Amino acid sequence: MKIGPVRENRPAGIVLRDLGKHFPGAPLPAVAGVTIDIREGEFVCVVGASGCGKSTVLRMVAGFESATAGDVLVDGEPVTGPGPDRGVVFQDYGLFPWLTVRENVAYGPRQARLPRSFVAARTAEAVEAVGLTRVAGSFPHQLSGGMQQRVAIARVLANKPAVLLMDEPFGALDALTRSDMQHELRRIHRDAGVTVVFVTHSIEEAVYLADRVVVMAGGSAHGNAGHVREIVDVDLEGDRDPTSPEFNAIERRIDALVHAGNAAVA
Ligand SMILES: Nc1ncnc2c1ncn2[C@@H]1O[C@H](COP(=O)(O)OP(=O)(O)OP(=O)(O)O)[C@@H](O)[C@H]1O
Repeated sequence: MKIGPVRENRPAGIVLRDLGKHFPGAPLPAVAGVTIDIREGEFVCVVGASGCGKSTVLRMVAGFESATAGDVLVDGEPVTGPGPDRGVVFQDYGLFPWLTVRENVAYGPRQARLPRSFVAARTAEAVEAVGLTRVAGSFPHQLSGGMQQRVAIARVLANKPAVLLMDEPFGALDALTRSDMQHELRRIHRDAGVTVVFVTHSIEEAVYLADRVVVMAGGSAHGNAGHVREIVDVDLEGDRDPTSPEFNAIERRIDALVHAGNAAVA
């Protein structure tokens, strides 16, 4: 189902320019000097050891944290707070337990005071996009973890975001469900016309999903601010096979970058 007049979303570019965050009272900035230019419609994963500032960067793009240095621009506009152009999905699904799947997904469009017929159409489209039409009348507790995470994604898609920000969204899922969700997310990214920034601890997940992988390093455990160590292009054609030598070569390269320098502080 396509919705003519209200289908206004298009993917946005994201510019991080010398971005930094120094939490009050902390001896060091959590992150510093983060410069990344993300293209419209690109899928970028962010990896790195615990504490290097991945979530902090994502939260600054979401507008949940303000930057203490540098800028975040989304579609050329400085981010000054959260907004409906940026949908955020966390590991915990954050669904309203007293609402059905359909009502959870309709929540955003209703808040935006769209006409009823648009709310219904957007909701149906988003529910269909994540393959939950059959269970649209169910409540979250009646669904598996993977299905609940689909609802969380549909809820964000119903707002027609230009950017999808995901922080370890599949971290709590079992391995099989996780790989199903990765596959689905690649399809959703292709179909929905969004730019995706996805934080993960799994290098395999990053190589499976991303056009580029941002490798972060540092953090207070290392006596410095979290920063970008390198940005790696994932130049794999077509369907990605995690068992292929090309896939493994990129995985090994990123793994080496993630772990480089850590031995010195162990
Ligand atoms: N609200 C906050 N107040 C103070 N310090 C914070 C706050 N949020 C994060 N930090 C600190 O900032 C640093 C980076 O944290 P962040 O959660 O961004 O790292 P991360 O790479 O996402 O870690 P993980 O992989 O463990 O989730 C850490 O030292 C953390 O303690």
